Amino acid sequence: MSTRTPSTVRLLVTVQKTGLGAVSSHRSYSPLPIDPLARFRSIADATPTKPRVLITGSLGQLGRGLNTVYKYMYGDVVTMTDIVKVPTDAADVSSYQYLDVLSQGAMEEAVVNNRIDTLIHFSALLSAVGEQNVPLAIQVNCRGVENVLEVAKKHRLRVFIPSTIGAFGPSTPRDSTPDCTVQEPTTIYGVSKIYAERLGEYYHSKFGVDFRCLRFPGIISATKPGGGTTDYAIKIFYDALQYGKHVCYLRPDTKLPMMYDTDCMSSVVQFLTAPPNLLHRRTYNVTGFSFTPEEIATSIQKILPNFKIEYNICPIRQAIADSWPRSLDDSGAARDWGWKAEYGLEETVQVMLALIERDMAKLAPEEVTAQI
Ligand SMILES: NC(=O)c1ccc[n+]([C@@H]2O[C@H](COP(=O)([O-])OP(=O)(O)OC[C@H]3O[C@@H](n4cnc5c(N)ncnc54)[C@H](O)[C@@H]3O)[C@@H](O)[C@H]2O)c1
Ligand SMILES: C[C@@H](O)[C@H](N)C(=O)O
Repeated sequence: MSTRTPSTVRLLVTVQKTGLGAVSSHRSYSPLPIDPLARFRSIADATPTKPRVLITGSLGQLGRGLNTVYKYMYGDVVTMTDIVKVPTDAADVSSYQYLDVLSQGAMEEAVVNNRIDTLIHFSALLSAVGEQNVPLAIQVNCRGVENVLEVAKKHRLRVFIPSTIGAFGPSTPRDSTPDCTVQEPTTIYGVSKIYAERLGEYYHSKFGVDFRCLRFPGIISATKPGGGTTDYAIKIFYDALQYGKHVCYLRPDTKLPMMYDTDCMSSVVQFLTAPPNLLHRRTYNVTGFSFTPEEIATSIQKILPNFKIEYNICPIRQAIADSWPRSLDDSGAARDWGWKAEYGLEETVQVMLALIERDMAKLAPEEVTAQI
């Protein structure tokens, strides 16, 4: 089993075949009142013209899930790219090629050869790893975006570049942070993401590039996270099932906005198919729900009553989290193109535990540890 098997895919397949109540052989989970495929089906039905999509950084936390969503919606329309080898057992990766986003020429070649019309740019260094290697974060996060926008301009591409709650800072209003507000981030990740937001908006107004950007909160999926500040909200599930205990690097009262994987994927495909005349801006907030480590631990304890959480604060990640919004206002996305998250905390906890428990049953203990 791969370390990056996309949870969206597994959930889609699992629910399709069995219903969530039957996912685990060990525990019974109540069926969720959500059809995870419905939104993808209706978007595909409403937009029958198949896009031709290239995803950079597609072997990271978010890329493979999005590839599988596109495959479900339209068949093989995605060219997946990254700079790392595809895991040997990654059956979902059907069309893959090496692409370093620092090479504009190679990016252009991939776009031309694959007749791409939509470029989804996922390559990045996230908040915690970015602080450990600032020059590389500037290279990948800034030069990469410049190359993406130049190629998009030249070949008239629709381009999606995600931003993040990390694009806000301590001077931003921290509750219900709106789309348009003070942005003075204190990480290189945040600084580079503002650069991406502003450069994208500039290429849109100056050159007519169809630039689209969503500010994501922390994304929760049963896949390996890439080195961010919100990663604990994934590891906690693996630890809960494997050890019955999680040692959290954030304080118990650190509230951050988050979103479940399937909602994240849905926000991307829905936003990318929204008619341009509906968009009143090019960069929108989207979010799911907010919680603290203490609150997610309580939700996990409803299913695993013996689960315990302890704290060993990492000053660097705590400082980053303390500079970010506690909740996001995504009413602009709701109003303009109909965005709505479906998963709350309780649904997310249920799905994550069910998926990970099912996978763990198939794994040797050392493989479980290697997943996180
Ligand atoms: N995961 C989240 O919680 C989250 C939240 C907000 C925003 N985002 C944004 O979504 C995007 C995807 O995030 P993710 O979690 O999948 O990140 P990730 O760290 O898991 O994956 C990033 C990928 O980029 C690749 N990469 C690094 N350098 C590269 C280069 N020079 N050329 C090509 N590829 C390169 C890596 O190999 C990796 O597979 C990022 O832009 C990130 O900022 C993610
Ligand atoms: C929030 C998001 O950008 C990422 N998960 C990080 O923590 O860096």
